[in-house]
Amino acid sequence: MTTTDRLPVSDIDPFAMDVLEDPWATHATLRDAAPVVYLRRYGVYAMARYEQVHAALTDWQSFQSGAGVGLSHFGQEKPWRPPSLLLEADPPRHDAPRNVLAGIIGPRALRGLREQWFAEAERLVDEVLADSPEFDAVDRLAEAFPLRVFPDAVGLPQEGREHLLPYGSFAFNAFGPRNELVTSALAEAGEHSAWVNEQCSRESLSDNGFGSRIWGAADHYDITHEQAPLLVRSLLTAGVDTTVNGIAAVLYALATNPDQWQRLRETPSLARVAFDEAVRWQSPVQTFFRTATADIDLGTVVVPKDHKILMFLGAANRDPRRWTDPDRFDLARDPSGHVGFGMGIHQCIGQHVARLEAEALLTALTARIETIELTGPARVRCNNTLRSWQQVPVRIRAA
Ligand code: HEM
Ligand SMILES: C=Cc1ccc(C(=O)O)cc1
Repeated sequence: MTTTDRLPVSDIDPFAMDVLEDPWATHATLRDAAPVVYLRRYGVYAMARYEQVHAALTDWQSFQSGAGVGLSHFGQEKPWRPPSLLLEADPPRHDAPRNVLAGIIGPRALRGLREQWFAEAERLVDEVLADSPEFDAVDRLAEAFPLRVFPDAVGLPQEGREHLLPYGSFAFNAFGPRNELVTSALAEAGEHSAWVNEQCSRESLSDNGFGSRIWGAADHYDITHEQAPLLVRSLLTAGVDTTVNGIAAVLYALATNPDQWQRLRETPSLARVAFDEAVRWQSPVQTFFRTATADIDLGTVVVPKDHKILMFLGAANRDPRRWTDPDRFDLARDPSGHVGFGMGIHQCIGQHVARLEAEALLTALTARIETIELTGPARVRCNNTLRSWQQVPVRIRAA
């Protein structure tokens, strides 16, 4: 780390495979270096402390999303796909799409799904219990459950759903630099993208799902018919890989902290706290960028207009300046205020969907399983943005 006129400069590459595999030490180095560190390799300004990340997330006027929330600046490079009307838009363009989705996937809108998703979770756990007591929790639970309930809730046809995970994985890699994670997936990205775009059309979507309700909002002039498919695309991009890895994170957390698993079994109503504590502890979405709308004076540093700021959500969620014993997964903690779902006007609109999925699965598991423990090393799947789990091998004992 060198300091040029008080701006610490670092040659750290946060998108290097070894850092993506195990980011925590690099996060600590960045937090301890300064409130803002210049990453020379990418020419971006990094924030890893909770205070600065929270401030940037809640100041959309200075830290815009409209130039893209990845490394690429949409004013300088053509985006790989038409920008999202939520994630990659600022007010006022952001407002109507946000309000429409809030009405369709917000907590009240999900009440009708609770019973069905709880029953589906019980069915899935009974199937898993009927097989071997040793299995990969990513394959049998973290991927299986969201893929059982979410595509149906959106109203997707059965055919082609295998495109969803690789599409999301590519989209999340594409927020980072054009490294091997992007180039190695380019060949089939077009096919996944074509299928996803096809599902966003009105005729692809079954009645009364999230997708058809988005088209219904266009019929009521809450958004335009041109915007409707892009809102459906937002659900398909953000709605699968995130919950898969959020659920993988909470299963990994519980399988490696048996005392916390027992605490959850004694008090199953802690399921939502357990999920949010896992989202804080692992941060399935590790980073996002913003772009300076003007020179931003941060006291020690001025971020020049049009420069990118890299916000380390995962580092902020483990900042000892904000959290007590931050590296510990602890159900006694109140994880409120974590930035794992972001904060401010872009805070995750799908967080209630994610929480309901996790609550349904954890409730089914705590009722049916006495113990769950790791039987071998868990394996991470490197991704430029996601903390993604390849494998979490577990052994369970039925209750
Ligand atoms: C564990 C699961 C999830 C995590 C960790 C997560 C994380 C995030 C984060 C960090 C943001 C803020 C992005 C920013 O500030 O630039 C966000 C926004 C968003 N999320 Fe989620 N998400 C999850 C699940 C979902 C689901 C299930 C959906 C859809 C059903 C979804 C849809 C969205 C959308 C549309 C936005 C953009 C909101 C806006 O810009 O106004 N997410 N999510
Ligand atoms: C949190 C990730 C995320 C990814 C894509 C979109 C979108 O395409 O709108 C939104 C959120």
